[in-house]
Amino acid sequence: VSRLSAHKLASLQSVTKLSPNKVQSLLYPFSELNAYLDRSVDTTQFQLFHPSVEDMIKAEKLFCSSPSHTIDYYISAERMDHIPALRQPEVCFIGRSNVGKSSLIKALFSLTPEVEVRVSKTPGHTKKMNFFRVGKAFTIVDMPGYGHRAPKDFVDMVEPYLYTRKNLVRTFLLVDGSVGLQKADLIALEMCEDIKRPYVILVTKIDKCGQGTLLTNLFNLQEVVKTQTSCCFPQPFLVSSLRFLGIYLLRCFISHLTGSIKLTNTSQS
Ligand SMILES: Nc1nc2c(ncn2[C@@H]2O[C@H](COP(=O)(O)OP(=O)(O)OP(=O)(O)O)[C@@H](O)[C@H]2O)c(=O)[nH]1
Ligand SMILES: [Mg+2]
Repeated sequence: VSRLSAHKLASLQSVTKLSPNKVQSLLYPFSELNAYLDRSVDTTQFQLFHPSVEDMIKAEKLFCSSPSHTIDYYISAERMDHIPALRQPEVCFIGRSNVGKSSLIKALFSLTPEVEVRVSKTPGHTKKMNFFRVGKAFTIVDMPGYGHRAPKDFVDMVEPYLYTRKNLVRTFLLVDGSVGLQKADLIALEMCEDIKRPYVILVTKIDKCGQGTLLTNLFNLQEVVKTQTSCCFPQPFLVSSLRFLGIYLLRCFISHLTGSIKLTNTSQS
């Protein structure tokens, strides 16, 4: 998928011109996997947050910049005490180096290409905590990864942030869906459990492997979540920044978590 065609998928309006099947898998990526599953498999956990398209449209508006709702890069910080206190609810993205944190934030902000989010093939690219403001609604924080250069960076800046940041409403822990859970991911899960604040797992790069591999990795992950966690949201969110899968759903979930939209009654959460 070229950059241009990916950008064409940035908004729901452009998406709805596609075939219904394609729309379904872009908006609700789990539906594509669901088709492969036996009916006896309980999939409720995968669809706890299942908003309507109208709700996704509401959320999408928040990701569009306007004179009264500016979306911009705010600051970078190497240490917790370099970050000003903010009143807006905040969400942050953590995960191994190269798992796709910056790419995902870039995809979320694809409707405001003037907001520069830097991504790289080289692990360890993001070296500071980068704050992006979405009007007065919320702040999104891109973190350096662990695994490469870490734990030093991570222990010095990210952990204190996760423990003490007052306005942090949700942490998104990214795991690479094409390779499954790694040792470093399990350490991160444990850390999130120690912190005891709510977090959500995002499964990235779902375009990069076959459906069979993805399902195996996903069910393995679900087992770990079920047996070893208590602060983790039971629904993993599937995303591909490259193909825009799950981006609209994630925009809606972030808008919902930060209290920026009110879901219609038909949506569950
Ligand atoms: N196939 C595929 N590749 C992706 C996807 N998301 C990111 N990548 C690739 O993965 C590499 C790393 O992406 P980044 O977004 O910079 O990763 P990061 O987690 O921010 O990495 P650090 O900043 O080093 O911690 C880049 O080469 C991206 O193009 C995806 O959804 N699908
Ligand atoms: Mg990065």
